[in-house]
Amino acid sequence: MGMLVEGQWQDRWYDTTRTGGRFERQDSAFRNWVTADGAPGPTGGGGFKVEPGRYHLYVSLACPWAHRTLILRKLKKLDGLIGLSVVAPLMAEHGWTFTEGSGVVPDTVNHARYLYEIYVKAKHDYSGRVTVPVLWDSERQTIVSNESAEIIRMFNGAFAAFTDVAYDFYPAALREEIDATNAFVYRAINNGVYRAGFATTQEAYEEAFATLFQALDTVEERLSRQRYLAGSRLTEADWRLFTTLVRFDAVYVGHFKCNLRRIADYPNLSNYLKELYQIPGVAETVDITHIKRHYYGSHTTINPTRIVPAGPALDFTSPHDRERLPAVDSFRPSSP
Ligand SMILES: N[C@@H](CCC(=O)N[C@@H](CS)C(=O)NCC(=O)O)C(=O)O
Repeated sequence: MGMLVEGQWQDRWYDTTRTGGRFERQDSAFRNWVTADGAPGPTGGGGFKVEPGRYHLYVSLACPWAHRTLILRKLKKLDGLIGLSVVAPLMAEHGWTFTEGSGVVPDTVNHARYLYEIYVKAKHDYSGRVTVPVLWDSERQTIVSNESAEIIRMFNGAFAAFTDVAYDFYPAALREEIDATNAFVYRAINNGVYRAGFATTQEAYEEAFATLFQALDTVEERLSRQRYLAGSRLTEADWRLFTTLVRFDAVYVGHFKCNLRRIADYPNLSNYLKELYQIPGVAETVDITHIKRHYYGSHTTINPTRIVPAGPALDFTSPHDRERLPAVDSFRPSSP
């Protein structure tokens, strides 16, 4: 675990001394957008036009933020247009690596051993954390974006000319609702589990813990009345919640001490999780082995023995009861 300081790799853990034991996530540094015509997106510079084979995605199967991008790439059928590399689950003294192992897909574009080499290639004096996901532009030899929330929007919208999946996960009519939901889910749940797990004071942990379970209770109640987070239509807000839910009972309950309740104890959340998991293409983006090995093996300040728990038994494939709630514009993956 470490970071780059003016292009040099340094092995160090998150510093929470200046924030009263609170974990604060750093803002992403590369914020450009791939667009249909290469015009600039909402942030960053232009010149990143959609072209098949031009862009490459670096992910960790363990990481919930990277997982969003993997799901959108899969559901929008962009696999053939955007290449993929998968880092090894363990994030240790060199950060993310491409060390061979089951599920690892080597870097065939930059031939890197360590993910930080890609950041240095994009910006020789880069300072900051080296995170996944990364969207790489092979033509300009730089990072387009390392912000998952924006990469999923690009995957949803910019590649329309090259995919037959027209389904819109960010429809104009629901944007306000989706944005509000995302903001709430991000703070209290997606990042909330990290704020609980990486807290270094009792107070910071308890604060994150209380916010997290209050939010899960709120979402549980919402999902008792409606099929999806933004109403009766599946949207990006659901995928953003999904990647935290699918990791919750396997790692956040134990490793991050988010143990008031498991997702399995919430009838609506657990059935909703199963529905999303069972959408064709999704299960193949979920790798519980990478997930468990990454968290329990990489955060040695939390788990010094690096022992990965053998349980719990998880079953996301059993029948769910979500069909009792109405759905509109159901997402159906088109034939391959
Ligand atoms: N804002 C980023 C956050 C990504 C992120 O924090 N990824 C984690 C893995 S789950 C990471 O790579 N951390 C490495 C580090 O902090 O050094 C996004 O959503 O894309």
